[in-house]
Amino acid sequence: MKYIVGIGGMTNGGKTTLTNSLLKSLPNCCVIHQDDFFKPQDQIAVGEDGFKQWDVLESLDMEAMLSTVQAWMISPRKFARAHGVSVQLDASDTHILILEGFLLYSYKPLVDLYSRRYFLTVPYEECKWRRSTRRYMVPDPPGLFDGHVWPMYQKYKREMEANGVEVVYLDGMKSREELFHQVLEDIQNSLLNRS
Ligand SMILES: Nc1ncnc2c1ncn2[C@@H]1O[C@H](COP(=O)(O)OP(=O)(O)O)[C@@H](O)[C@H]1O
Ligand SMILES: NC(=O)c1ccc[n+]([C@@H]2O[C@H](COP(=O)(O)O)[C@@H](O)[C@H]2O)c1
Ligand SMILES: [Mg+2]
Repeated sequence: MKYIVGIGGMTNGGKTTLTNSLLKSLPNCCVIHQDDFFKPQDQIAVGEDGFKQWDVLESLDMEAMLSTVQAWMISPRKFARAHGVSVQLDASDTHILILEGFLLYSYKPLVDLYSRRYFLTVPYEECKWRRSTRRYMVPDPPGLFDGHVWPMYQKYKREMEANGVEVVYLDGMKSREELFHQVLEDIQNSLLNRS
């Protein structure tokens, strides 16, 4: 069985932290990070607001991300070997792929491939504070959060909801441990229901 999990939601919601914990506990589990598909800086548009538009779908090479997902779908075993993931040779033959990123549910060709879509959120103040402590490859210029990051987050979330994309909302204010156990248990239950 092939099972694709989305760990999506807002920037600094805790997606990468949760994903890294899940990876260690789920068997035959590979990961694809959406952040690895940002286009080079010189291809990022500058908006009328003067900010580089990092937080729009066009800043990501989603075709390349989709191809990577398709490579896993064709042969999860080969994909796992190529990415240094040890494959257990048990009878269940379940293969799990985690997609992790801030715009997972806004790209049409991917949206129906998920078995389960999680969406992490924290309140605005917490998100802004966590973001101020982060150092990205390209540092945030002053005003980027309120001028670009937050409005784009709201826009894509509104569109996702208007399109009826079903997600499981997760409260990113819970502790790392609580979130990990909640999602691990939910994935395990969902896998049992399918087998
Ligand atoms: N459950 C949590 N509670 C408090 N802080 C968290 C939690 N999960 C992650 N963090 C912290 O928040 C920041 C963003 O986490 P990260 O996993 O990188 O988020 P994302 O990938 O969604 O941007 C990091 O400093 C991380 O240590
Ligand atoms: N990885 C990069 O090259 C890069 C560059 C500039 C901004 N970012 C930021 O990364 C964020 C997405 O990553 P997180 O969800 O982990 O915060 C976006 O909000 C974007 O503004 C990433
Ligand atoms: Mg991250």
